[in-house]
Order: sequence, then C-alpha cells, then structure tokens
Amino acid sequence: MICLENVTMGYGRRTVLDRFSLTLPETGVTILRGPSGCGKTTLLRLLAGLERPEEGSISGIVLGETAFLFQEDRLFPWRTAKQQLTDVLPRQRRGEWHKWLALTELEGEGERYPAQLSGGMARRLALARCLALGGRLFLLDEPFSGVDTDRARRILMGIRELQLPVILTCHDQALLPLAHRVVELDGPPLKLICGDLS
Ligand SMILES: Nc1ncnc2c1ncn2[C@@H]1O[C@H](COP(=O)(O)OP(=O)(O)OP(=O)(O)O)[C@@H](O)[C@H]1O
Repeated sequence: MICLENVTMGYGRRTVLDRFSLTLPETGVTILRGPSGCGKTTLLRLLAGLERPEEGSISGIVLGETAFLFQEDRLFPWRTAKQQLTDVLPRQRRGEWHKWLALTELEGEGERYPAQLSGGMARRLALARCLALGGRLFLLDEPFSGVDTDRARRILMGIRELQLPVILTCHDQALLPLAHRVVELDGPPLKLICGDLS
C-alpha cells in the first residue's frame, strides 16, 4: 500500500497539503480528480520524490522504480518519435518501440519529429515514452490533455489490459468508469472528498 500520513507541504507561504493522509493500493488504475489548482500535481510530485514533505511521511513507494509523466511533454525536438522510445528502452527491449507507439495510436508516425505532431499526438508520444521506461509504478500528470475522449478511453483500456499500475490526474469524466478507483480531491489545502482505501 502507498501511504501518506499527515503530510504537510507548501510553496513559500502557500500551504498545499496540511496534515494530509491517504492510503492507496499500488496496483491497477487510480484516477486523482479535483478542481484545477487543488494540489493534484503537488501530490504526484510528492509521491515521485520530486518534492519532500515538510512534515509527515510517505511509504510504500520505491523511488528508483517510479516513472513520472510531467504535465509538459518534454520531448527532444531533434529526435524522431521512434528515437524518443529507443532512447529510453534498454538494449534487450529496444524492439518494443513499436508496441508503445501502437498502444498510444501513433503507428505510422515513428519517423516524425515532435514539431510535426499535433499537440495531442505529442502528448501521446510523451505518454508512450514514459510507459516504455518501465517501472513498478507510473505517475501520470494529465496524460490525456489534448487527446479526444474516445482515443483516451482506448489507450486507458490498453494500459489496463497490460496491467500497468498507474496513478493519473485527469479532468475527463468519461474516463472515470475505466479506473479501478477514483480519488476525489478538493483544496488547497488538499482535502480528500472520497476514495481513501485504508
Ligand atoms: N512551484 C510552485 N510555486 C508556487 N506555488 C505553486 C507551485 N506549484 C504549484 N503551486 C500552487 O500550489 C497549488 C496546487 O497546485 P497544483 O499544480 O498541485 O494543482 P493541480 O490540482 O495539479 O492543478 P491543475 O489541475 O490545474 O494542474 C496551486 O494553488 C498553485 O498555485
């Protein structure tokens, strides 16, 4: 189980988490949901070890085995779609690049550079690269921004079928039925409306 206990954290004088607690299984698809600015990204960053709690503790996460998808794509402009994937795949799994492009419905786009992709296509490529990295847990910040709902649903179904453990933020209600659990949040400071699994 992933466990946050009484975590307090903020930026300067702004407190985003104030003795916040949450328990989640590390398996399946978890969607974090809540209004813009409530603290979802901050929560993901804490889980990824990109931020440290000022107080409280986080347990149940192996930091070296966690992959993080930032809200920005962070693609390399000088690498093709295929190269973005082969760059992160270990040698023995390098042939998998096609699998990740197929999952994100980018088959046939392997030779394109990021500037030749639409915003939603670039987002899907960033997601493909994050998943290709591998790991015990994938923390995905808005993986489907700019992606149409039908396509996002198919991709999320694919992630489920591969049994990848993901915690993602999203604003698209149509994706909620595909999650194993939905954590409803409000804030700041971050408040749990429902979804604690402790
Ligand atoms: N680097 C930062 N410096 C100062 N304040 C920040 C910083 N990052 C976030 N905040 C503030 O922390 C609060 C939570 O931000 P966060 O990005 O976690 O929200 P969010 O729920 O992910 O929002 P969105 O759905 O819009 O991405 C907001 O009030 C925001 O202004």
